[in-house]
Order: sequence, then C-alpha cells, then structure tokens
Amino acid sequence: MTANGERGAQAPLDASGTLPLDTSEVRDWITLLKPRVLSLVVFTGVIGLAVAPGHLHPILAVTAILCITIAAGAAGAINMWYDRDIDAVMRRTQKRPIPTGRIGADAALAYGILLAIGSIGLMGLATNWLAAIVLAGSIGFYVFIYTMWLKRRTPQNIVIGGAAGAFPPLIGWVAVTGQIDAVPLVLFAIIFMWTPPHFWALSLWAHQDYQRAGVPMLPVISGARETRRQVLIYTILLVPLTLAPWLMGFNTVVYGVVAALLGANFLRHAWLVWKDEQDASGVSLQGDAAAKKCFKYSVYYLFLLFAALAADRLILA
Ligand code: HEM
Ligand SMILES: CC(C)=CCC/C(C)=C/CC/C(C)=C/COP(=O)(O)OP(=O)(O)O
Repeated sequence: MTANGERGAQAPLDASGTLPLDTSEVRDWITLLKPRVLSLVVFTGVIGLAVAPGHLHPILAVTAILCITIAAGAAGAINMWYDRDIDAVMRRTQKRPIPTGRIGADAALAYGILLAIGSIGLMGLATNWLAAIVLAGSIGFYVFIYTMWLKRRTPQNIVIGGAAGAFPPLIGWVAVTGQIDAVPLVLFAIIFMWTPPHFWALSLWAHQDYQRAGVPMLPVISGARETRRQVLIYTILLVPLTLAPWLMGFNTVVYGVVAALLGANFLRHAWLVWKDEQDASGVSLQGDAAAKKCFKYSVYYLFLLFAALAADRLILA
C-alpha cells in the first residue's frame, strides 16, 4: 500500500507460489457494506423472523438473514458510491475505500448492484417473493429516496429516508409468513420513530462535517437548539409506541415494563440533550457530552428493546 492509500503494483507470490490474501483489501470490500451499522439492522431482522408465527426450515431462516445482511450491505456500498464526493470532504468518512482511491467507484457500484440482485433473487427462491419485493423496496428506499433524492435536499431527509432502516423486522416476518401483519408494521414504526433521535443526537457534534459537505442536516439548517428540541420530541413519541406490542397482546406485561424502563432512560438522555449547557444559538458548552451519551444509548436501546420483545414473546407469551 502506498502512502496515499493506493495499492502497489503487484502483491508478491508466497513460498507456495500463490498470491497471499491481502487482508486490507478484503477489509475494504467489507467496509463498503457498513458492517457496524449492519449489526443492528440485521439484529432487528433476526428478531422479526424469530417472533413471526409459523415455521421456516433453519437453513432457509439462515439464508433469509444472510439475504437481509447482503442486501443492506449492498445498499451501503451503492450509498458510498453515490456519496463519494461528500464522503471525501467529511472527516468521519474521508478514509473510506472510494475517497482514498483504494477501491474504484465503478467497481464499488458493480459490487453493490450484484449483491443487491443476488440477495433479492436468493430471498425469493429461499422464502417467498413478497419478502423479496419488500427487500428490494428497502434497498430502493435507501438508495433512491434517501441517498439520491432527500439527503442533499432537506433536513427531513432522515425522517422520511430513514424508513429504509426500519424494514428489516418486516422482511424477517414476511420471510416466514408470506404476509404483512400489524405487528411487524409496529416494529417498523418503532425503528422509524427511533431514527431521528439516533441520528440528530450524533449530528449535534458532527454538524461541521455536514456543513462543509453542503448536506442540509437539521443542525446546519435550523441550528443546534431546534435539533435538541426534535431529539426530545421524537423520543417522547417513540416511548409510548414501544408499548404497543404489549397493548396489542403480542407481548406480556414483562415486556411492557422493560420497554417502559428502557424508554424512561432514553427520555432522560434526550432531556439532558435538551438541557445541555449552551450558548445563545444552542451550541453545547460541554463538548456535546450529553448528545454523545444519548447517541450511544440509542444504539444499546434498540438492541435491548428488540431482545426483550423476542425473549418475552418466545418464553413468556
Ligand atoms: C437515515 C437514517 C440514519 C442515519 C443518517 C444514520 C447515521 C449514522 C451515523 C452517521 C453513525 C455513526 C458513524 C458510522 O458508523 O458511520 C451511525 C451509527 C450507527 N447506526 Fe445509524 N443512522 C441511521 C439509521 C440507522 C438505523 C435504521 C440503524 C439500525 C437499525 C442504525 C444503526 C446504527 C448503529 C448500530 C451505529 C453504531 C455503529 C458503531 O458502532 O460505530 N442507524 N448512524
Ligand atoms: C434491508 C435493507 C436494504 C436495509 C438498508 C437500510 C440501511 C443500510 C439503513 C441504515 C441507515 C444508515 C446507515 C443511514 C446513514 O446513511 P448516510 O449516507 O447518511 O451515512 P454516512 O454519512 O455514514 O454514509
């Protein structure tokens, strides 16, 4: 690898005469799939599949999860292809494989498209074509609606476009049942409502990156104070919604109590973001410590909430 991150001409052959595996190259191709974000996307998909009524052969269930993983990764790769210009400007993203030249833009696009087509086709063959259609819809939503249309146009980009990340539990459910029911739509709505506090908490300290790249995220357009207010509002809307699976009789009161406790803590974090010591324009005087904690908690929160929902449903309900 050269100093600017580009690959040298040829990797040397090892003693057996074969090309040694370049692990950094493999890592770059994995990076294109946004593996860290994938963890939660796939986890919520697994839960949707696990709590759905009916039976799917274990091999087909694993295949369905693999398809959700590959599809979400493919969407991430196409997102990185399209956003390569702004990724090169933002500090958080400028070391990604395309802006550094370690992977060519065309190769990344081809990779994303191939994985997307492969995952949709395999999902249809392994489970049912409704699951494949919803899977295709979620890739399309993330790529066309969020990445190519809304992200660079409106601060509401993540509210509408963020719905892409809410699809996985619905896809998992449909893979088992072949139909769309009220419960997976509630799970969809929970992630939909969770995304704004998740992202806007982060955007409070990452806004300079977005400003530099010309991306109209909420703090750039409406300021930090309004962003804090929106974090709190969406968290207030989210918490009662998480009680719906219990109120609908899908879960027991045990889930209801766990959801309320996890939600109370999320509300505490959102309240501290709102109350953070600020200057006149709402910029934190505490290095955005409250927003950083709120963002971190948002990730644990969704993991724990979905884990509680599945444990309660599979063991108690
Ligand atoms: C449009 C909606 C969303 C936006 C703009 C967004 C943005 C971000 C950003 C910028 C980060 C931090 C840095 C990074 O890892 O690249 C992040 C982290 C994360 N996001 Fe989101 N996110 C969104 C929706 C989601 C959804 C729907 C999920 C899963 C259900 C999710 C799961 C995660 C996880 C698990 C992390 C932590 C990754 C780590 O450990 O670093 N995000 N998100
Ligand atoms: C099943 C399926 C296809 C799901 C796909 C949905 C998906 C990958 C959701 C994650 C949402 C996300 C990471 C948005 C950030 O994009 P960004 O472009 O704002 O983030 P960046 O600045 O880090 O690139």
